[in-house]
Amino acid sequence: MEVEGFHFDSMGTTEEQERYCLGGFHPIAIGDMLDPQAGLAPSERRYRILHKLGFGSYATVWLARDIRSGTFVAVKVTTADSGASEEREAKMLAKATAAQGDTSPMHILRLHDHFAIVGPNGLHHVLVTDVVLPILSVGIHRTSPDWRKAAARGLVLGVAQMHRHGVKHGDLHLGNLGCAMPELLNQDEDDVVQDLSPYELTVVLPRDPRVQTASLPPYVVMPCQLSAYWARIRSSDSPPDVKILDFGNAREMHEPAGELQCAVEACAPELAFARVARKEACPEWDASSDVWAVGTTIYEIVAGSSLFYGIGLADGLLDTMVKLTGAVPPAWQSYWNVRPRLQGTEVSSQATTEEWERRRATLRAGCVDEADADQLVQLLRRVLVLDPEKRPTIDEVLQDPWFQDAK
Ligand SMILES: Nc1ncnc2c1ncn2[C@@H]1O[C@H](COP(=O)(O)OP(=O)(O)OP(=O)(O)O)[C@@H](O)[C@H]1O
Repeated sequence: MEVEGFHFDSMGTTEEQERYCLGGFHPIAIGDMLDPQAGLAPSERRYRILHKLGFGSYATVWLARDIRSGTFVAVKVTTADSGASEEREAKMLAKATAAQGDTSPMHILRLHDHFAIVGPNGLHHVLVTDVVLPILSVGIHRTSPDWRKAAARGLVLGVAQMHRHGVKHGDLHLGNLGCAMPELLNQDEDDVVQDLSPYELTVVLPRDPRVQTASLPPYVVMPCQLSAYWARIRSSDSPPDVKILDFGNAREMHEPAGELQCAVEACAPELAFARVARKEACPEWDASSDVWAVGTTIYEIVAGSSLFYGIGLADGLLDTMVKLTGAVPPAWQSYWNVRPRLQGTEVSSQATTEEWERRRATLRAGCVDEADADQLVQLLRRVLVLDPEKRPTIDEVLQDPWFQDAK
C-alpha cells in the first residue's frame, strides 16, 4: 500500500530485527506472559502470547489468551520511543467508545485494558483490544455488493460514533478497518493454536556475539494467516461487523493537530495542499477531513482499488482532486497558476463529468445494479468536495439514500 510517512502492510513480512533496540520494539517470544501488575511471576500474569497478528511502525501486535476471562485478545505492544502518542491512542480509543447511553452496535475497536511494561528497550504501552480480521486480508474483490455496502455503512457508523464522542481520527483508510470475529469466542485454545498457520520463525543470530543482547528476541515471527483461519471457522456469509482501528493520530475535536501521518489515498485536500504547497508538517484538520477520508475509503471498498491509485502526495494528488471536483479553490489559485501541472489536467465541468463516468464504470462491478451505482456516485460527489466547510457532516452522510437498503 502506498502511504505517506512510515506505514506499511505487515501481511507476509516481518518487522526489521534492527528495530529491537533501545527505544524500539519490546522483544517477545511465543508463550510469554504479560500483566499490568509489575513483579508477578510469569505464571501469575494475565495475557499469554500465542501468535503474531502483525506489526506497524510503532508496534508489534499479538494474539493472546486472557487467562482471567478465557477470551482471545489482541495485544499491541508499542515501541518505547512512541510513549506519549501511544498513551494518547488508548485515551482516544476509550473516549471514542465511551458508552454514555449509546446503545447502538459499536464500530470502533474495543479497548479492554491498557498498561505499561518495562523491558530491555525501555517503557512500552500495551493496548489490549478485540481481535479483528484486517479488511485488507478479506479479499474485497471476492465479496458481494451487499457486503461492500454493509462494510461502508459500518465505517460511517463508526466515524459518526467517534465524532459524537468528540474524537476525530486523522488516519482513516482501508488498512485501518477490521471485521469483528465473534466466532473466535467459542474456540478452544488448543484448536486455535493448532489451526492457525504453523509458526514461521526466523532465528535472530547476529554475526557479532556482542550484539546478542537482551534487546533482541530469540526469533522474529511471521504474522499468522488469520484470514485463512477465519474462513474455516466462520459460521455464515453474514454482513461484516466493521471496526475502526489505529487511533494513533486521533485527537479530541478541539485539540490542535500534531505531526500528521495520513495515507495518501485518504489525505483530505486541505491537508494535501498545506503539506505540498505550504510545507507544513502539522496542518490543522478537523472532523471534515475525516469525512473526506470516509469518501475515499468507501470508493476503495466498492471499487476494490484506491481513488488515487499510483499517485503521490506531491506528484499528481492535487491535480486529481481538482479533476474530480472541477474547480480550483480560491486559496489554491496563486499556487496553482505557477506550479507545473499533471498532463491532461483540465478544469471544467465537462472534464469532471467524464472523469466520474470513468469512475462509475469501475464502481459498477461492486454495486447491485445501475441505479445503485448512480446513487453511489452522487454520494461520493457530495462528500468529495475540496472546501471542507461544504462537505456534509458524517451524520448527513449516514442519511444518504445509498445507505438506506444496507444490510
Ligand atoms: N485488533 C487487532 N486484531 C488483529 N490484527 C491487528 C489488530 N490490531 C492490529 N493488527 C494487525 O497489526 C498491524 C499493525 O497494527 P497497527 O496498524 O495498529 O500498528 P501501528 O504501529 O500503529 O501501525 P502504523 O504503522 O499504521 O502506525 C495491523 O496492520 C494489523 O494487521
